[in-house]
Amino acid sequence: MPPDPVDHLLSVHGVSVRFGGLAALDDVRIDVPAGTVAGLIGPNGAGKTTLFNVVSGLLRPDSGRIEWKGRTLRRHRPHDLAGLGIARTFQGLNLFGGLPVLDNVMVGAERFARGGAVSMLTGLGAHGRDERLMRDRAMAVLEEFGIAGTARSLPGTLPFGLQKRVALARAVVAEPELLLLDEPAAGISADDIGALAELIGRLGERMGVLLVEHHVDLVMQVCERITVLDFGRVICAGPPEAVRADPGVAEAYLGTGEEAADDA
Ligand SMILES: Nc1ncnc2c1ncn2[C@@H]1O[C@H](COP(=O)(O)OP(=O)(O)OP(=O)(O)O)[C@@H](O)[C@H]1O
Repeated sequence: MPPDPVDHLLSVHGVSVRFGGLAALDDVRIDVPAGTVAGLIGPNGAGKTTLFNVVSGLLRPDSGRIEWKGRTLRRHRPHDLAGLGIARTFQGLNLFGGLPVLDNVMVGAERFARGGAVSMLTGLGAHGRDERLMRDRAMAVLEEFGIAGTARSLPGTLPFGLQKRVALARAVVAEPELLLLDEPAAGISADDIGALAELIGRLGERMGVLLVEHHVDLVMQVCERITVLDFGRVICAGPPEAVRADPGVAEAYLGTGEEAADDA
């Protein structure tokens, strides 16, 4: 039975993207229901980043459409995401090197600023109240993420794993309805993967998460449903057990020398 689209926060319907003669995405369908962690995996060049860029409004699909809470998004741009209730992290961390961790996270909390950007910039009106509110929100998330002790540090002075946590905190502080996570495990030590899995699982209880990740073991652990891309096409979609058992998935990974799905 086809899924009821209204049950889904995000639905990617038949999206295709071509770069010249190359089909980076070919008729891709993915749904992310509220309160679930959905995974998107695939070997290098499979189209994962392209799909994220289409969902984020960085790239227009040649065909197909993106639906957000039952409504088609038309010509949305990355700066529209926060207003829609969508946050994303980037493979590059995009942190402000000259600002302490707390201020970096406060940037993500801007939507709690009732006086708006003008008030923040001019120091007039609701500025003081807004800043306190944003600071409290940011501090609460740093505490939840176990990194409150880094609040006054500059990001560049922290180990990479902690910097990734700061970037995640900045995405989460506005309490988005959907979190797009682009390779959160990249560069993280094996010891920290368990803690990251636990954190993503916890976030998935209060927001939808779409997780793009090379670390198949992490994806298998935290995702309720996984979509596998290969050469721009969905080759498998289902719960982790089904993906693990699918011979086409193992074959796609074995062909690239990457981590095979049955390693997980
Ligand atoms: N701007 C672009 N111009 C031309 N080709 C592109 C462009 N962006 C991506 N591609 C190609 O589209 C295909 C899909 O790339 P994409 O980056 O989406 O894959 P990916 O699954 O994210 O790969 P990785 O895991 O290595 O990040 C690749 O063949 C890539 O070379």
